Amino acid sequence: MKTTERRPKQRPRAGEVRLEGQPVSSGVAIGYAAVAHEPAPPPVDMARSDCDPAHERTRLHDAISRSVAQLGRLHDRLALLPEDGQVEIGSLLEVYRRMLGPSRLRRGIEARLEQGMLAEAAVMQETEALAALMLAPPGRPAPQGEDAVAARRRAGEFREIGRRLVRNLSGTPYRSFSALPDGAILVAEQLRPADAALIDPSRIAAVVTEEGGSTGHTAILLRALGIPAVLAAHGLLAQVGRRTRLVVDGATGRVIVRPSSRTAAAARVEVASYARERQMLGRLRRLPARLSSGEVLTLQANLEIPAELPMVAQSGAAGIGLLRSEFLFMNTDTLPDEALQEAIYLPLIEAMAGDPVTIRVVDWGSEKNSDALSRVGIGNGGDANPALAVRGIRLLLQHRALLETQFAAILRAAHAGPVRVLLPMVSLLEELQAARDIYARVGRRLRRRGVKIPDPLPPLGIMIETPAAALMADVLAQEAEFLAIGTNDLTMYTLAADRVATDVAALYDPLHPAVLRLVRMTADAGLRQRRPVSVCGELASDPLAVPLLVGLGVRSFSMHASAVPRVKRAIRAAAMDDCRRMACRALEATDGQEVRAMLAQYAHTLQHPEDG
Ligand SMILES: C=C(OP(=O)(O)O)C(=O)O
Repeated sequence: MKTTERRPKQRPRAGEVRLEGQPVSSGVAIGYAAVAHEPAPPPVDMARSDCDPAHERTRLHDAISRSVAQLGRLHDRLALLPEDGQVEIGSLLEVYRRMLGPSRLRRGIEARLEQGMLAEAAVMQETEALAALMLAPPGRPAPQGEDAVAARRRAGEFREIGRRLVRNLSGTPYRSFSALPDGAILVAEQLRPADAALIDPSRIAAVVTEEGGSTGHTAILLRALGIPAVLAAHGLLAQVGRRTRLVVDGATGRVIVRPSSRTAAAARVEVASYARERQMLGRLRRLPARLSSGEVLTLQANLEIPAELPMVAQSGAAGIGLLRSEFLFMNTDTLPDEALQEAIYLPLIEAMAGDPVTIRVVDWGSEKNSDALSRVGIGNGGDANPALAVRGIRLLLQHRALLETQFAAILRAAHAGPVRVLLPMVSLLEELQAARDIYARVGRRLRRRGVKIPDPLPPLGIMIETPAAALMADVLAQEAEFLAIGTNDLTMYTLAADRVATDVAALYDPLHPAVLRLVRMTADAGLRQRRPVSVCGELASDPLAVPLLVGLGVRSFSMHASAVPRVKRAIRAAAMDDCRRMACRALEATDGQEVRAMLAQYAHTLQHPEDG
């Protein structure tokens, strides 16, 4: 948590005030504010260059030891966190611990000490320089899309470890949350991930901060802890004093300061209904994804990073429908070799205990970029239209060693449980054929070497994410063993609207009948060729859309683990006849709005057996 020393000395105004922040973790809470302050470290003389390097080195090493011990104590607390919080904070602590070890950061700080700098100044300058390097790598375009999010997170990690070292160098204490009253709403200027890990979710009703964003570690951790939270509620601290009453809605980002009695009463109703909803979603975990008319569907989880695995187990998902293997190439300067990849796939497959794991070989290009791949000259090469350039399977077929390594690692791990292998961005039959040949060759090579791999090889399928692939799905399905519809990219390519560009966001509509017609064609092709068809784009996590996709012929869905219970609830209330009727109407609709209105109307009529 950052110091609140610069807080404006305004007196909180009387009367209800409504603020908007970033919704980070859903849930409604009503309670009294507990404003968390923290003493600021003393100012640092950044200009000094006459310090004794040996003395400053000793101070630095002491501060590092203290930081390592603090992180160790935090690590000991992990067992008290829910499972997904344990994973999030555990991997973050590991990042911090590595930074404090023989790292580039440490070498950089020590080099600055040799120039006579004060240890605090050396730490601040070096962590800031590394953060800036993450955000704007020299000689390369600034990171975009998911890379920009990862870069911001990494920059935040450097700054955070810098703040910890400076605090320990100056002996400035931290603030603990143990003294906060039960049921308080924690209010702070900013909350560090390590602070968030100290929060006891059974005692803190909600968290609101002035700064922060929805994609950082703190946000992820608050979600994992299940604490309603709103970050970046600007103007909050000027409004809130000791024991100011607040209503926080973590789903909308709304914060109401000093709610009127009417607002407070409405909030209490929402708090109670939210608690009921959570209970109901928890119960759904063990129930089958069965339509009210009896047909059973498959709901699986998408996995971006292995740390999400416990969430998959908690969600009740029947396996992993899409493992995006891009994480292997992120935040690293070196390409992951066969052994490293195998070591990562193996525990994932084992953890699924017999449920299938679909591993998509790396989908680089478009808005995604990787340091490790750029280093060996593989990237999108600054194309004017990277989404239409060399990406996905095109890139892998140009750099076959990459594909061979990944196939071999997957095949080596495949003895641990059912696996499927997925090719990204296929638009031509010959791409599938070329990849299949390589797959078979890698299999033969491993067998010759005596490596135990499944016989026959695990199914090899393709993503349907270009209009060409959807239109040719009947041809592709003769050779692909399964089809996975990526509605994110399929929408982008069908409507010619970039999925990450805000100025065409209004055109990007996965419920547009043009996209739905391609989904229907793909589902029909799968049915004719007896190939399983799933949807693994974001549309699969929309409870409103899934009954429509069922009507279009899809029987398997893969989504973020947190969406599984809500989608299951929607499925259990829907009947196949209604799904089919909606599909017919949607295919005849003129735009996505018409489809959405129809789905909303249908959702209104549904009776949910679990809501009791
Ligand atoms: C699942 C998909 O792939 P990506 O990882 O590009 O979102 C998709 O495009 O829907």
